[in-house]
Amino acid sequence: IVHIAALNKDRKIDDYQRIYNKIAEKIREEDEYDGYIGYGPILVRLGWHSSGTYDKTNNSGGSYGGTYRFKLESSDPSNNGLQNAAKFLDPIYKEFNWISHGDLYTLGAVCAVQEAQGPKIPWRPGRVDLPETETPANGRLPDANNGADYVRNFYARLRMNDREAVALTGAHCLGRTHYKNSGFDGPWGAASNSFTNEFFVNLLNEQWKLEKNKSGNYQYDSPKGYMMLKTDYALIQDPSYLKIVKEFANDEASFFKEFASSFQKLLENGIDYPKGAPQYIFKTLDEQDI
Ligand code: HEM
Ligand SMILES: CCN(CC)c1nc(N)c2ccccc2n1
Repeated sequence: IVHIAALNKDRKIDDYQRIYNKIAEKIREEDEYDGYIGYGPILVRLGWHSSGTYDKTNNSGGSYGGTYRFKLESSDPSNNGLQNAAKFLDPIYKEFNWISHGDLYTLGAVCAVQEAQGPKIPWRPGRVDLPETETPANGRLPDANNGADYVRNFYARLRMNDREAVALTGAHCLGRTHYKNSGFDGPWGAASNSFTNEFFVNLLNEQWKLEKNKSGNYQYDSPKGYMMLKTDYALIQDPSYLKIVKEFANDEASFFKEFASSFQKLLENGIDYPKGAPQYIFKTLDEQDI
C-alpha cells in the first residue's frame, strides 16, 4: 500500500495556523472538561490512536485515511472515550471542511502538546480521506496488561526503537485513565495537563505496588495516588528502557527533543511526502499574544 501526501497549493501556513488557533482557543475555553483537565490530553490520544493502527509489514493503517471517522474504528474498545475528542473537533471540521480528517486529527494532537507547554512538533499536511473499505480492523492498538517484550514488539510494528518507545510513553504525563473507558483508574488528585517529564520522575521516585483493581486488571499504585499501567511499569523493569527513563527523568530537554521527533514520525507513519512538501511549525497562542 502506498499513501502519497497530496500537495495543496492554495493552502499556506496561515490557513493551518488559523485552524491551530481555533483548536487552541477551544481548549482554553472549555477548561472544565474531565474535572478541569481539559481537552488537551484526549486530543493527543486521538492523534496517537488514529496513527497507532499502522503496520509496517504492509504499510497499512496509520493517520493518512482519517478512517477513525468510520464506525468500525471509532467503536474499537481501545478507542473508548475518544468520541469526546471527535465531538470537540466536529464544529472545527464544519468550519474548515477543506482539511482532511487525518490532517485534522494529527493537527489537533500537535496543538494540544504545544498548548500544554510541550515541545514544538513539526507537522506536514497532505493526508487524504480514504473510503470506509480502507478502515483497519480492531485489535491493532496496544493492550496495557503486558510487559517489556510485548511493548518492544508492539512499537517495532510502528518502526519505533527503544528510545522512541520510551519517549512516546512520556505522553502519559498528560491526563488520566478512566475506569469506564479502559478498566483502569487514576492517577487521583492533581491530574496534569502540562507536558513535562514527570511521568519518568514518578516512575523512578514513587513506591509502586501491583494491585488488582475491581475489573480484574492489574495496575501499579503509589501512596501519593499515582498509578502506572503494566506497560508503563515495564519501562523500569527492562534494563535498556530503564537507562532511557533515567536520562529523560534527569534531562527534560532531552525528553522533549526525542518526543518531538518520535511523535512526528508516529503521526506520519505510512505517508510518502514528495520532495518540496511543506513542513510547518506552529506558533502557540502565547507566542501570538492571543
Ligand atoms: C503500550 C502503549 C500504550 C498503552 C498500552 C496505553 C494505554 C492507555 C490507557 C489504558 C489509557 C487510559 C484511557 C482511558 O481510560 O481513558 C491511556 C491514556 C492516554 N494515553 Fe496511552 N497508552 C500507550 C501509549 C501512548 C502513546 C504512544 C501516547 C501518545 C504519544 C499516549 C497518550 C495517552 C494520553 C494523552 C492519555 C490520556 C487520555 C485522557 O486523559 O483522556 N499513550 N493510555
Ligand atoms: C504522571 C502521572 N500521570 C498524569 C498526572 C499519569 N500517569 C500515568 N501512568 C498515566 C497512564 C495513562 C494515562 C495517563 C496517565 N497519567
